[in-house]
Parts: sequence; structure tokens; C-alpha cells
Amino acid sequence: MLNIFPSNPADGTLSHLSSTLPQDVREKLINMLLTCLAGSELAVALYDPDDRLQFANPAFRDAYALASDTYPTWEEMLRNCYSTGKGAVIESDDIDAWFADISTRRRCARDRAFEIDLADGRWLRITESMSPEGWLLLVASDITRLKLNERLLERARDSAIHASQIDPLTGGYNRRFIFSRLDEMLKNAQTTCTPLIVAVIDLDHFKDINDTYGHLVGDCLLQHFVAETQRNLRQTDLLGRIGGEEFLLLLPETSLPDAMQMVERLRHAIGNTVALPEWPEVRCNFSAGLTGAGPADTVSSLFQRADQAVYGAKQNGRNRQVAIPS
Ligand SMILES: Nc1nc2c(ncn2[C@@H]2O[C@H](COP(=O)(O)OP(=O)(O)OP(=O)(O)O)[C@@H](O)[C@H]2O)c(=O)[nH]1
Repeated sequence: MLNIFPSNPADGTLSHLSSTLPQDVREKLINMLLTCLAGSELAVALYDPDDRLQFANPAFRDAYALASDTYPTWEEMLRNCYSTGKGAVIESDDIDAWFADISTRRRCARDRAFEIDLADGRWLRITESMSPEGWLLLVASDITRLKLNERLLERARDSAIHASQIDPLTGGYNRRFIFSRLDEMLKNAQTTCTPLIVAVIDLDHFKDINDTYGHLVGDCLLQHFVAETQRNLRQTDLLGRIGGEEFLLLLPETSLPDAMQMVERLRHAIGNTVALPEWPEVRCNFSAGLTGAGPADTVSSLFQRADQAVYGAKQNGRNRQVAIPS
């Protein structure tokens, strides 16, 4: 059934054609249009006001897995896609609920555009135009290449973000990221008058470990420290590597005594476990310097105080913590 031109076309273009062009010229034009559509990569279809397909070119039939002699309604066509797994991909466990949702957007605007993906992996961008009588023209172009480029760009963006935040050796946060979070957390703590504890943690005698066992063993110890610490942190706490064997730990909404208890637990847990089974004698001891954020603190003053505290811990014999209140 081909019924593109109703007996009294009200569509502007068709009226124009019918009123000004002789019958034979009109037929020639229509034939030419149909020939172009038959060979076009654009998928084109026309639905009548009852949403029944009245015309579809081969590209459209191919996209929606429609046999050449079928003229289903829009809903029949999509239900067929759903049940056969061909044509348009419909990701839903409940096809009726899916139709209820999608129907709220269909035929609501004269022109609209959207994207769909097909079971064969292609992506189409569809534009719909509706005539005043409710005839719906669909034109779809293949945007698979664009989509793939978009995916590549997204992946590149994600790995750039990852690289800008993550320390490649330990997989923990890097210096830039942890300091930017410290800035945010400090502002938040000062605005909300909630406590924030900052701890600088420095592994002890790390040079000796490198010198005795080699750099790779030192690397493994750094990885072990980060993994073990992260395992012991709350979700809101953050650890970042700010130097070779130096780390910054941020503990929001924590009092200084609680933070000291937590760091002490961590120091025992890490120092008492065998980090590297091949070298059971190698232990991961650290010194820590803690301080709390005050109302007048800046990132720099806070860090300097925590750094001064860790220096005190080193001076006092290492493998311990020193706290300087805000
Ligand atoms: N394996 C390894 N070593 C590193 C890395 N970054 C820095 N280092 C080493 O860490 C060591 C730090 O030495 P020091 O600053 O003297 O500190 P320390 O030996 O731990 O001494 P204290 O801090 O005083 O206990 C140096 O030998 C650095 O080469 C790294 O990514 N991997």
C-alpha cells in the first residue's frame, strides 16, 4: 500500500505541486523522488495519522528489520523489534511500561529529534516532522561513526581525569588532587564549623629499605601502605601521596582525639603485618603529624602545622605520632 498523496492534500508542498504542475511533470518528479529515496542511505518513512506506516524506503526497512510488503503501525513495528531482538534496541523488562513512557513523547511536537541504537550496532539520529493533519515524516541518518568518536573522546576524557587525579604507582590520589580536596574540605569545615583533621604521614627509614632491598621492594611497600590504609578508612576520609614516601590524610568531621586513635590503630595494623611475603622482616612503619583546622587556617598554615608535627615525630624517634592542636 502506497498512499503518500491523499486525494485532497493539504500539505503545502504537495498542494503547490498539484496546483501548478501538470500531471505528467508531477508524476515524473514523484518517480524521481522515489528513485532517490530507494537508493538513499537516509532512512525515510511516512506514518499516517493513525500511526500506520504508509511508506518506508529500503534503508528504513533495513534499520527496523521490516519485510518489504508490510505496513505495521508504529507500535506493532517496535513490538516486533522487541520480540525478535532485531531493529531498534529496546532496553526494558516491561514492554508495556516502555510504551506507556515513550507514548508521552510521541506526536507531542511538530518537530523533534532523538537517537536510537540498532541491534546490529548502528546508531541512528531520527528527525520527526508532523503535518497539521498528523502525518509523520521520519528521516534517520546513520551516526555510528560519530557515536564511536564520542565514545573515544569520553574514554580519552576519563583517562585524562584519571591521570590528573591518580598517582600511577600506588593507584591512590596524587598531590594535586588531595590538596584541591583539602582546600574544599577546609572551606566546608570553616563554613559549617565542623572539625577537620589533617595528618602528614611519612614512612620511616625508607631510604634504607630502598638501599637494602632495591627500589622495586620500596615501590611494593608504598603500594602496600596505600592499599592497607584505604582499607581502614571511612568513606569520607581521603588519602593522597604528596611526595616520595609522604602522604596526606584528611579526616573530616573527626575530633583530634578520635583521629589520633584512628592513626594509632592504623600504625599498629600496618606495622604489624608482613607487607612483602618474600621479605617478612621488612615492616612498613611510619611517623605521623596531626593537626586540626582552625577558623583562621589556610591550606598552607594547616599543612605547615601538620608537617611540623611529623617532624616532631621523626625527632622523637619515628614510628609514632605527634599532634598539634589547631
Ligand atoms: N622505591 C621508591 N622510593 C622512593 C620513591 N620516591 C622516593 N623514594 C625514596 O624515598 C627515600 C626517602 O628518603 P628520606 O627522605 O631520607 O627518608 P627516610 O629514609 O624514610 O628517612 P626518615 O623519613 O627520616 O625516616 C629516598 O631514598 C627516595 O629515593 C618511589 O616512588 N619509590
